[in-house]
Amino acid sequence: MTAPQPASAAIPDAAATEQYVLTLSCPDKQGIVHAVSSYLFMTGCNIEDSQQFGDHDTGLFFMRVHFSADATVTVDKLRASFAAIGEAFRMEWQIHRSEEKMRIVLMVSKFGHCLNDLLFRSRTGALPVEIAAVVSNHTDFAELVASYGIPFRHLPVTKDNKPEAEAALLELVREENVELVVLARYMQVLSDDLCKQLSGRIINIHHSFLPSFKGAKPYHQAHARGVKLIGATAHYVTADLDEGPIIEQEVERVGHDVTPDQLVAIGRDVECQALARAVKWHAERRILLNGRRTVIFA
Ligand SMILES: Nc1nc2c(c(=O)[nH]1)N[C@@H](CN(C=O)c1ccc(C(=O)N[C@@H](CCC(=O)O)C(=O)O)cc1)CN2
Repeated sequence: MTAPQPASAAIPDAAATEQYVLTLSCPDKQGIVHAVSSYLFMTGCNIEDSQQFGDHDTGLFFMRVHFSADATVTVDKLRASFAAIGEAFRMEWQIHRSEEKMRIVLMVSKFGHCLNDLLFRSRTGALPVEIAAVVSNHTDFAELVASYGIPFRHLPVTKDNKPEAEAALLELVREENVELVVLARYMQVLSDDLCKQLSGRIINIHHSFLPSFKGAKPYHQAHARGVKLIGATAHYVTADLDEGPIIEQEVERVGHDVTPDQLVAIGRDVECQALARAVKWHAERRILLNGRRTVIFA
């Protein structure tokens, strides 16, 4: 029996190809990798990188495939032709063009170190994102944001106007085709409804090594506990404060003599590192949600 032949067995010339990323999760069973790789082969695509994980606890299978195809293959054609495989294996799947930068919104309150870091990383190309706007409940960073030529939106929040402020954010997300909202030290608790509407699309940096020291003033909590390590945790935002799926964490050793203010200062770098890694992985579609946890194909 002769092997199935694709449209063209030759590996597409890198100059005339498009790069794509397929991500999927589904109930684990035999034949998933075979079905995906055969589909790509028969569609004339070339697999550049493939990672997969089968979770025995949840019985779920996760896969991320980076592949190339010649310019005649479009993302719409791929999505249309892959649908049958997705349905057959009950997959949750996405196919995206790798070159397309993810559009994001950054949100900040009074501490601007993570905002500053993400603006610079985006400007220098270290972060494959397009910052559509920066939103804040204060005006402290309007000038910094304007210096990058990025729209700044002041949305003050009071105990009476939170629904209106969140409605304005949602309108911005929709109008600007934003895929991800990044809370870069944004210090307002988001409503259950907003968390539900943007489930899996809001990343927060919490300034502690979760699950320790949830809530407000974690460095002061850590100081009172006499910790020898402080940390930062980037996580998806859910209605349960600081309980969302963890994406990345970073720690720093501290001595017995540090003050809370020194912890705040030391913590800035680990917060920036953890948040930047999380945003980059999300933008490169390397994170898959696995219940309350994440699978990271870094
Ligand atoms: N629904 C969620 N909202 C937010 C989350 C989350 O996980 N789920 N993470 C926080 C960030 N955060 C700690 O990292 C945090 C922010 C704010 C507060 C808080 O008590 N805020 C007060 C107002 C404080 C102020 O006005 O300065 C409040 O909202 O009433 C605790 C923890 C971001 N939001």
